[in-house]
Amino acid sequence: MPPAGAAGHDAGMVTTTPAPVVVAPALPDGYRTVTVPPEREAEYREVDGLAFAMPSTPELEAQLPLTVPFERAMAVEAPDGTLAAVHGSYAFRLPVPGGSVACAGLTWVGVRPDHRRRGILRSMIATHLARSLDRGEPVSALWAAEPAIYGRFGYGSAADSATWTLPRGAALRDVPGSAALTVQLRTADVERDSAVVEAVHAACADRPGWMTRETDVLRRRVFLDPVPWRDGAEPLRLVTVAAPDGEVRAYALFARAEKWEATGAAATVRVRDLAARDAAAAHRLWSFLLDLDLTATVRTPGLALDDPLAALLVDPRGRATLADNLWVRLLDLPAAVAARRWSGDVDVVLELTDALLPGNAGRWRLVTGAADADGLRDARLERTDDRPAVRLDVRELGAAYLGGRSFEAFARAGLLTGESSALRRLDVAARWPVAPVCSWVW
Ligand SMILES: CC(=O)SCCNC(=O)CCNC(=O)[C@H](O)C(C)(C)COP(=O)(O)OP(=O)(O)OC[C@H]1O[C@@H](n2cnc3c(N)ncnc32)[C@H](O)[C@@H]1OP(=O)(O)O
Repeated sequence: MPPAGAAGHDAGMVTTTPAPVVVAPALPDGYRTVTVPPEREAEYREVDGLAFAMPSTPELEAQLPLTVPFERAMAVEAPDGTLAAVHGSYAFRLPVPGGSVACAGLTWVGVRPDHRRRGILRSMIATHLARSLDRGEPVSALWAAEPAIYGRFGYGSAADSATWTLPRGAALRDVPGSAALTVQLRTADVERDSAVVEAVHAACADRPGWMTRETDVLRRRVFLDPVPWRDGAEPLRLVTVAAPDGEVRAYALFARAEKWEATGAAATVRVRDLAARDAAAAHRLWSFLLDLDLTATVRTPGLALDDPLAALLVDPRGRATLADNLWVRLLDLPAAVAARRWSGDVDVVLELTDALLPGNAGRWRLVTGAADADGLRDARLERTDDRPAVRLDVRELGAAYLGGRSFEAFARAGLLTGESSALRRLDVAARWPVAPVCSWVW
């Protein structure tokens, strides 16, 4: 493991305290943390295959590139020299309220079933946090395979998403301009279509959490469509929505799963990935997807709770399933606070706990600066001995970081304590009008 917290963070990030040192638990006797050179790719993949019970054939493996860069791939070696566990991360920029921050996107976490529950994950998390800090990444984020795993490591559930299951023909409220847009359907082709898809997707990154796919391998993964993954559906299709001048304003990658019942055709439209740059394009896109011949049901991917679809549906009742979306872990607190904008004026002393990064624990003053023309402010976090008005764990601070959680709600749930006026001001400052979401699972 490299030295924890030795280096500072990105140029331009201002901090008044050294980066914190991670509490790193010992691995079981004989186990050791190792980097993963390209020669060990097959072993690395094998561990994740065993941990996730992934179907695997040589043909499938050949189609699935390793998405984690080797310099960010880590493993734990068992005493016999085989790999017992792996993890890795992506170098993302995480959109946050009014800006973005360098973020280590934790992924590929897997401990072989014959080595589990002896503290290897706990050790890998310490490695990940230390390496992230060392690279100057003030924040880490992840998708949790199971929601019960990561809270203990200071990750907070920062966003939810809604997956909609809609009947064909579900009515939408009107949006002016929708009818003037044109729709084009084709079989998805990564070489031809990736650039237009990513351009529309990236144009929507003014939403906190909306991670863009910044490497070629991640952009290609969105289009991956091996036959064993299709589960009875057609090949991946792409629908684009274009303005009269030809500019693509929205897209969806989807596939229909054919089904016939006694009453007739009843295929399901499974939407994998989509983005829309404006309301008219979103309306046109959904109007198309909701009215495909021979289909009965449309299933969306996880959408932001305030996605335009939720507002446009005439009858949304009982049709959405909620799930946790991004989990966020703050590592370098002053840098994380400085990286986002704040919606109101606050000057509050926080008393923080952080079991894995005890250097983060203690009293901090969160204070905002002057408002700009939009009423938005910068903020800074500085050490203080003053009496705290709010006591909380880094998990709740991470959960609220993207502007989609309420400190007062956490207090009502007994997850933190604070004076009600301080909580109110903190909430006004931290909340953001656009709900956070990450649109794809990495
Ligand atoms: C970001 C991602 O990549 S998410 C992917 C996570 N990976 C998977 O789900 C694949 C299948 N599962 C596994 O590989 C492993 O069982 C892991 C990674 C979940 C856990 O690894 P282990 O080495 O067994 O965990 P470890 O022994 O370090 O446990 C650490 C703590 O987490 C808890 N824990 C571990 N797994 C789970 C779980 N699935 N649910 C709830 N708690 C868990 C342990 O009880 C322990 O708690 P404690 O420290 O409070 O006593």
